[in-house]
Amino acid sequence: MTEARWMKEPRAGRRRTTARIAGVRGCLFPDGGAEPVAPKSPPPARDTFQRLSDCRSPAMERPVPPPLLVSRLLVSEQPFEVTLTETVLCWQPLRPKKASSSGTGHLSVPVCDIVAVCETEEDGIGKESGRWQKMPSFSTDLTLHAFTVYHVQRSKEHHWECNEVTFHCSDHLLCNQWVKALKEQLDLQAMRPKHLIIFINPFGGKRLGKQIYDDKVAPLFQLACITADVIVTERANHARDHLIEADLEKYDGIVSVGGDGMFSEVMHGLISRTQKNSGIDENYPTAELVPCDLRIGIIPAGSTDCICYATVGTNDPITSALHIIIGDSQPIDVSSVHHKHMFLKYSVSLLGYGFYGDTLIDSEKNRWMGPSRYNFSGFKTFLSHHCYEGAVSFLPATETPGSPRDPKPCTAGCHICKYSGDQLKVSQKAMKLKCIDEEQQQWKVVKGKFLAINSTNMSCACPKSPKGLSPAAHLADGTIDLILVHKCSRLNFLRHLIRHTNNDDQFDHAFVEVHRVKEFKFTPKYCDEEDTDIQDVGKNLFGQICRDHPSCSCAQHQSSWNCDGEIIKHAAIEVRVHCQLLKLFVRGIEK
Ligand SMILES: CCCCCCCCCCCCC/C=C/[C@@H](O)[C@H](CO)NC(=O)CCCCCCCCCCCCCCC
Ligand SMILES: Nc1ncnc2c1ncn2[C@@H]1O[C@H](COP(=O)(O)OP(=O)(O)OP(=O)(O)O)[C@@H](O)[C@H]1O
Ligand SMILES: [Ca+2]
Repeated sequence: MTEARWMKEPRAGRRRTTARIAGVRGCLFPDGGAEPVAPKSPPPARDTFQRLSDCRSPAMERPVPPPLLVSRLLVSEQPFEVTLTETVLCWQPLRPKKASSSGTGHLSVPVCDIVAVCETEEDGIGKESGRWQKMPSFSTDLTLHAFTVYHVQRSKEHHWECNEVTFHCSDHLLCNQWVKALKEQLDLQAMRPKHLIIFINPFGGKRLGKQIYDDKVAPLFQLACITADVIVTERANHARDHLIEADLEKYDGIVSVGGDGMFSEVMHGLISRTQKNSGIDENYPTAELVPCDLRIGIIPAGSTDCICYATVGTNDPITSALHIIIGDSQPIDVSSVHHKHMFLKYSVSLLGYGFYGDTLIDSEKNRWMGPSRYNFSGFKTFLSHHCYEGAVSFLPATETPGSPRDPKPCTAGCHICKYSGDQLKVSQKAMKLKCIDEEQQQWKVVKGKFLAINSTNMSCACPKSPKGLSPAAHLADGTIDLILVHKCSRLNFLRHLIRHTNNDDQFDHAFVEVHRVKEFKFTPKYCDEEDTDIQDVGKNLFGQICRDHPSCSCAQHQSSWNCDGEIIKHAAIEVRVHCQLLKLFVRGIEK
């Protein structure tokens, strides 16, 4: 028996999957009581590769675990049979013809996608503001009890939203039982962070970092009961310096609100701190670096946001906040950059000499222009058409499956990253036992005049280049893609650049070569007077260094390296990739 009741619509804000929610006396199974909740021991913490298989719809291949709780509750004015198992919450209409307005007969949310559960006290008048609506009820009791489940909802192109669905019943005990059971399941999600340290760069990108955090991220963290120590940076390297000294034991993760440069600061602080704690000397180029325990989350608020885009598939702050909340974890490779046995920087996305180095140098003079400084400087650099002579020596990644020309990109749960990452670690240990000569034989050298030398640890996808500089690069396979763009005409270089923005193969040009490598070195033909030993190396590589080479149209000056958006002063560098040194609160690009 249903009677008409009036109730206010919920406040606008987070999206409701089921817009209007009705109250109903809880009908319990099998005889009016809820199904028993069996006590469970917490599952061990699992990484992305294991967790992804748990997060799929229950209709997929995994066997359905036994229910923890089953009740008849009302959702969107319709009675549903609601079932909770260890892995999924689902609600099935008891009157299929009047199923949800979307026409879906069976709705479900994996437990790993649930953000929060809250008891929603609503009486006949309604606590929340909004317009009045007529609603039915099976009960004459004016006090209704409801609980709301907030969960991840996938929307367009890798975007995630936080949706909510409210379940009503008039039995307070039943409501409590559901809230308790759901919260117990959330507590078992061992990878979720509880306490974070958050750094906000107020000057990155369009200077919206603080606003983005306050308006979009903080309310979600609050909903998910995540507490945070928030530091709005006051100067460059504030975050890095803080991380090197601070007590990090109490945190479950670090969040960078800003762009690639801000992430780079946070990453440097964390990696250096980890090496310092382990007594590792970062200046030693072949040191086996110790992987970092804490995960880093990125809330994109920069100009390029390449690291976020290439690991999530979009640069949306809400999506990134949700990945942090549900505790995603994805390892990533990190390259270390040295100059003459002196540590310079780490890189996770692009190390670019020539075109991207010159663009960055020019763009730093125009920071006031915001993100459009890159287009302006990129255009100027394109017109200048400088090329640089030098030698690139590299160690090909022969043990790793996959090549930079693969048609398939790295995606969430990537098997190449999972397996080749493990194999690579083993083979790296074995390599150390081989004699140096044998190792030296594998090195290859390419000499020439280059418009750009790009080394990518990941695809480097970003809004300007949705597939990235190296579309098939892997996040965690322990390799880098080395892209050499030889001197060519402006028109050909433009053709190559345009291919960064569409689906055409940017490596399918005679003047472009690409290699998957583990290490590389660059020696410029012309170097600073102070780099006398580099000049010696140069003499070996190029013969007698000639400062007035008559046939060379290249200017005899150097470019700089663009290291994840930061400038490296030295041109002569040695780069080595460290497989899976860092972990991010992401899962890679979902298929
Ligand atoms: C005709 C259109 C060609 C468009 C080509 C677009 C290619 C864009 C590729 C972007 C790759 C970004 C890799 C990530 C680098 C980050 O670690 C770093 C820090 O955030 N960002 C940059 O260095 C920022 C680098 C931004 C570089 C922008 C370059 C824009 C070039 C414009 C050339 C126009 C020529 C037009 C001639 C008529
Ligand atoms: N309070 C601050 N004042 C000045 N500079 C800062 C401050 N906090 C951080 N920085 C520096 O600002 C630089 C750029 O920041 P960020 O990466 O956030 O923005 P962006 O350069 O616009 O974006 P992208 O790197 O994505 O292109 C970083 O190198 C960082 O070290
Ligand atoms: Ca890689």
